[in-house]
Amino acid sequence: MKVVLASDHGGYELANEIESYLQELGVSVDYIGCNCPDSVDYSDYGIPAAEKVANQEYDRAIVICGTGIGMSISANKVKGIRCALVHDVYTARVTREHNDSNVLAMGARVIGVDLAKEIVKTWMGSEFEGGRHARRIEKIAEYESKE
Ligand SMILES: O=C(CO)[C@H](O)[C@H](O)[C@H](O)COP(=O)(O)O
Repeated sequence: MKVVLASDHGGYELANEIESYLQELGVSVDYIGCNCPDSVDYSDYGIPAAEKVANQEYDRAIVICGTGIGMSISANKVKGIRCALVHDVYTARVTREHNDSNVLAMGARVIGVDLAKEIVKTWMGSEFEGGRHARRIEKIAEYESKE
């Protein structure tokens, strides 16, 4: 499993923690910025991270900004991306099981480091259930393919 990690300035410190945590878990992770806590635009990092998943360079992405909202909106503009904005462990699991989410967005101004790590661990370790859920995401893909 290869993960690409991105953040804006609002998510910079948490992204550093999550990068180390993923390495502890034995996950291959590449951080693509931002590279310092100076103000940047989340879309400059969230869109490239999502594109790297859409083009299969990476299996999944984790994107972090202040609220997670800017990153999730940006990532979900990329065709084939199902980005879930998650701030609790329950939805971390269910978005993998039901939505087959391939990008996880979190807000560093919303949750603390320990909960973010729990969310990452749960999201990384949960599997898509398929079945009725596959039908539902196929309908989203069909809609995308009309654009
Ligand atoms: O997109 C966001 C808000 O929905 C993110 O939280 C950004 O990190 C935030 O907008 C950045 O705000 P700042 O005042 O420029 O630090």
